[in-house]
Parts: sequence; structure tokens; C-alpha cells
Amino acid sequence: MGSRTGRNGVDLWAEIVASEQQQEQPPNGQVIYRRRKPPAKTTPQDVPPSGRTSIAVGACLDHQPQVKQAKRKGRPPIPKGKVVEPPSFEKERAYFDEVDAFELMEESPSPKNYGTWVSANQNDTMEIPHLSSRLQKWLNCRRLNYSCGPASTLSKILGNSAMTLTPIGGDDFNPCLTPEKLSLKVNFPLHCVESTLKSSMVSGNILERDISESHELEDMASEDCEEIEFSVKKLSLASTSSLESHQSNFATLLAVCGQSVPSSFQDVFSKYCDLEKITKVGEGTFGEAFMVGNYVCKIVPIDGDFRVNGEVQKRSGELLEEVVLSRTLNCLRGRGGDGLNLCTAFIDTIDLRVCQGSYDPALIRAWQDWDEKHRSENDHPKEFPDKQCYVVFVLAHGGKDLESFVLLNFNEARTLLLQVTAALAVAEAAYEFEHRDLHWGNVLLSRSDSVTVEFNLEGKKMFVKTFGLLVSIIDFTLSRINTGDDILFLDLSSDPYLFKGPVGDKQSETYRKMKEVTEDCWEESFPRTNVLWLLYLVDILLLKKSFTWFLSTRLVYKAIKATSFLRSPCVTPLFSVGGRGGVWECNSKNKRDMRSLKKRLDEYQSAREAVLDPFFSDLFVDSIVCLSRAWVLGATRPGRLRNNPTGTTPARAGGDVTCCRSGQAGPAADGTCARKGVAGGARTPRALSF
Ligand SMILES: Nc1ncnc2c1ncn2[C@@H]1O[C@H](COP(=O)(O)OP(=O)(O)OP(=O)(O)O)[C@@H](O)[C@H]1O
Repeated sequence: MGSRTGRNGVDLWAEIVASEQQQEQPPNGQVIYRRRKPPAKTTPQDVPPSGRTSIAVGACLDHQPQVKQAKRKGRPPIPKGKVVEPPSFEKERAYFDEVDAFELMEESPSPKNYGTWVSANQNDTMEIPHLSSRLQKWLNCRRLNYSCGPASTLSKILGNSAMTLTPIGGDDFNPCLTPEKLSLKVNFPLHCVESTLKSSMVSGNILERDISESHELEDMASEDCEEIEFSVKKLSLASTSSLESHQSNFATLLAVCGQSVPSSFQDVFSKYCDLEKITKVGEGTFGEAFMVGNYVCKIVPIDGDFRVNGEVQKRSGELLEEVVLSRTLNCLRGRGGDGLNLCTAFIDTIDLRVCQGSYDPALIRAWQDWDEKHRSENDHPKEFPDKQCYVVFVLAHGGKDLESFVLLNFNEARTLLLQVTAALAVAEAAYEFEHRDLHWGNVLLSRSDSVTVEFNLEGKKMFVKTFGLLVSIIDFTLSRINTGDDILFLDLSSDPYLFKGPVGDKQSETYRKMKEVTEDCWEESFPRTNVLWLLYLVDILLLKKSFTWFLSTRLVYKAIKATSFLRSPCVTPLFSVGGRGGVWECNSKNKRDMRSLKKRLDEYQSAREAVLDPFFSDLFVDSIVCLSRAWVLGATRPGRLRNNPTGTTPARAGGDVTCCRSGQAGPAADGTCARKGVAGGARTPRALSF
């Protein structure tokens, strides 16, 4: 094999290694937060229990098969010794039964049935999901005189009356429907689910009572908020126990997933591939991600009373929000939305399922294979008991996360930023969406033949140059959205440790800045939080991605030049892929551009403003583009493009190959579509630079 030593007798590979080691040190002593650095495995005894406080319903922990230190991917560590116990529903039941009995006796118009809201069927103890908290939201909106469109009236918040009046066992909730049939209702809105649950779970007279109380409350809208709040508190809805609330959340979660009972892993996964072919592809604080056929299935354990990966398990209610949020974002793909705001940059949620049981042996085998190669930080899944429940997100494969992805050039960095910005802008416009946790583990990247990718912002089409890179945004756990019927958000004020990460660390600083912007009121819309994550991403590209690439690439090139083996005709083409895109030397101009972008981002209040920034201008394409990279490079890709270079093939959903005659490009400040200084145009295939 070729010599390791260069012409000057210098050991170039040693130089590369040394240089990269140097690069691992944060520049100027700045603390850089690493998402997941596999530590030496710890034993349970080493690690004090710790946990997430965010929206866990505090109670006691009885059963803990194993205790691991909480690993908050990309989030500040929890101080040792801090214990947040997961709920024990049994203990709460006794307490709340007592309280409910007292309060209902005092306040219920039907004191004979004080043990429950339901008069007709004593076995049905299901309360109406979320109602009191939704009333509270409405009150907050009134107080702030906050008109967030659809959620601003009480009748909206309670679900529309037509739905509420649906006869019991009405069309929307037919227990005879198979889960498959139900799951066809892709955009099943939450209020419909609630209404169907109401319909199916409570008796008619209670329903009537709810309706009349809603109307009473609406009449009171002009009264002093304090009085209304008092009235709301008087509703014994507010006294439902967390056990009941948990049951109703779980039932709602099942309904949203189109199920009447949980499935087994085998049932779900065998739809996509032979179970033996499953491999693990990643892991997060809460979930494990497996490649199942062409999809990635993220499995999140829920509702158990022991910790998983050092964290209190998420509750059905929390997952319900994430599930509805994921489903809502799917509408941006043109399935059921208004069509004015479209994009494919949020990961495609193919299916959502609730599963129950211990981990399938095929998953355990895949988990162990991954563990051998990557040393998992998560608990071994063989520990899960038979009764354990999970939510399974069946997702499109989004590629590699930004943390581990190697960017080839500055254009790739630019398109990454623009695709993220445009996606956020579209989702802001459609749903007042804020991601609120867009660290580099949640930006996935994949290489593709696409030349452009399409975004529709408020009815205006934008075609963004991809330079062969497509972005997918994942993980909506902390996100906030207004679905039109509900405002879904996580109250981060109950997670103080999120804001206690190291000073100077970009990610921790971003959480703190979000807190400043929102003043710790997480329900309201603050699109500025999206801009804060854009600023974070620019910093990451400047500090973590470009320098490493620049130095290592330079040295690799030195090695190529200097080493006879690497200069041999059969090896150099391997490097020409990077060479074609240009080595990202993050030269002083690139750096200056990024820094001025940062300055301007400081002034923007939303991604919608940021997408107009001149930094992105020449990334918009505004003319006929009908080609793929493979086509330009002369590859023999069958049929579709080679036979049809004239621009008549329809654009493919997902932005694979764009073929359009648009004359429209980036949005102008006045909301109209104007040409944004497209460099060199893109009228002929070869005019495109990449
Ligand atoms: N659709 C996907 N395509 C490819 N990889 C994925 C996908 N979804 C998740 N992954 C992989 O699994 C990892 C964990 O996923 P995710 O961040 O959604 O889990 P999480 O438990 O919510 O994480 P967090 O610790 O941020 O809360 C990701 O970092 C990624 O490597």
C-alpha cells in the first residue's frame, strides 16, 4: 500500500490526527455542548436518581428495575441528587377520591352521584379530556386580550357545538370500525377526538349539562375574568383526579392513533418488513429509533412507574401533544392543509401507534447489535415488563443528524440554513409553530438528486437550491403549535433545569434566551424563538462544522497531493465528489457573511422575516428547472428525465426532482413573489452551480 509519509518526510496522517484532536478542543476555551458523548458505562450504584420535572405529575416511585443517570440529549444535565418521582396513580387515587367525594358533594348538582360525573353508567368514570385546562387557556386568552384566531372563543375551545351534539356513538366514533379504517382519518382533529370520546363515554344528560354550562360561560365572557375564573373553578371538572385524567389521555391517544386497544410490536412492524431485518439507527433521551423496512420507528415508552434511561417516563398526555403536533405538521405536505403553506422539511409521520408488551426479541437483537458498535447510553430494553405501553412514531428516514454529518462546502451550509428557515417560516404562517429545541441532533440531512426543493409560503412558491442536500426536522417534544382548535405546547417553566446549562454553551444559552423572550409564558406565540435557533445553527456552523471540515479537508488534500497511493488514478475519483462541490474553506468572506447574517438575525422577530435575508437571495431559483444531479452528470437514469428535458414532468412531492415553470422565487417583503437576484439564473441545466 502507499506510503504514509509525504514528500517532505512529514507523517501527514499523524498531522491530520493531531490537528483533528486539536480541533476537538473548543475554540478560545469556549464551552461547546456535546449532545451525546458515550461515557464509560456507569453502574446503577454510581448514579443518583435524577429526572425531568417538566410536566410529570409528581408522586412516588415504587418500582425501579434499574436506575441510570438522566441523559438529556442536547440538554443541560440535571444536578445530582435532584429527585423527581414519577406518579403513582394508586396513591393519588385514594387522595383524590376523598377530595372528589367532598367537592362533588358540595358542588355537584347531582350529589347522589358524587363519586363520578357519570350518572347513567357507574362503571364509566371517564371525565371529559382537558376541559378544565382548556377553559383555563381561554381565560388566559381573554385576560391578555389575545386573539390567536381560531382558539379565541370559548365555543371553539370547547369544540364546535355540532360535534358536541353528535349523538352518542355517532359517526365519528364507531367502535365497529377497525383501527385501520379509523386511521384513515389522517387529520383527525383533537376536538373531534374529544367530542367522540365525550359521545362514547359520557351519558346524554351530562353532555347536555356541559353544553349548557359552556353557554353560560360564554355569556359571562364580558364579565370580570376573576369572576369567570371563580366559576370555572366551581365546575367540578377541575377536581378530577390525575388517575382519571391519565385514563382519558390514554383513551384519547388511542383514538388519535386510530386504535381501540394497543397493538403488539409484531403487528405494527411486520407491516413494514421481516422483523429479523430490523436494525437500530439512533437513540434519544426518551426513544429508541429503529430502521423498519424503509421507515424509522421511534419507540417511546409511556406511563410506566419506573425510570427509563434515567428519566421519568412520559405520560400519555405529553405524547398526545407530540402525536397531534406531528400529525398537524404532516398537513404541510399538502395532505389536508389549506395548500397555502407547504413544505416537506418536517419529517413525514407515516403512522402513529400505541403498543403494549415487552420488547420484541427482534428489537432486542437490533438494540444489542447497535450497542456493540456504538455503546448505547440507554437502558437495555429487555427490562420492560409485559404491561409496558409505548408510542411508536413511524417516520420517513430523514438521514443523519447535523452533529455527525460532514458538510462538503459552504453552499451546503447555506442551503441547510435556508431550508430550516423556510420550513420554520411556513410552519409559523400555517400554525404559529415554534420548534423550541432545534439543536443539531434534531436537524437531519440526506443527500439527494434534487436540484431544488419547494416551499409554499402564504401562497407564494419558493424553489430553493439544495446543492444535493435535503433537510428534515425532527423531534417536536418541546414545540408549540396552534392547530386551529388547540394550542399545544409544553410548559417549560416546570422544567427549571433546562435553563441551567453551562454559561457560554450555545445550546444552553438558547434555552435561556427563549425564556427571556417568552417571559416563561410558554403558551403564547413567540416566533422569535425560531430565530434564536437559527442563530444557534449559524454558530454551530461557524464554530463546529466549518473549521473541522476546513482543516481536515485541507490536510486530506495535502495528503492526496503528497501521497503517490492517493494520487493514483483509481483512488483520486473517490475524493472528487467533495472537490466538485468545492472544499468548504470557510474563508474569511464566508465567515464575514455568516457573522453579518447573525447581526441581522438579531433584529428579526420571526423566521418569516429571516427568510427574506439577503444571505439567502441567490439560493432561490425562479425559472424552468427540470433536471436532477444525476441527469446533469450524464448518469443513465431511466426514462423520467433523460427522455424529458423540456420541463413537462410534474414536480415530485418531497422535492426529489423539481420540474416547474414558475417565474416565482423568494418572497418579497411586501408578500409578493419577486425575483431575488438569482445568480446566473438556472435556465439551462448547466447554468446551475453545485
Ligand atoms: N426519522 C428519522 N430518520 C433518521 N434518524 C432518526 C429519525 N428519527 C430519529 N432518528 C434518530 O434517532 C435519534 C433520536 O430521535 P429523537 O431526537 O426524535 O429522540 P428523542 O428521544 O425525542 O430525543 P431527545 O433526547 O432530543 O428528546 C435522532 O438523533 C436520530 O439519530
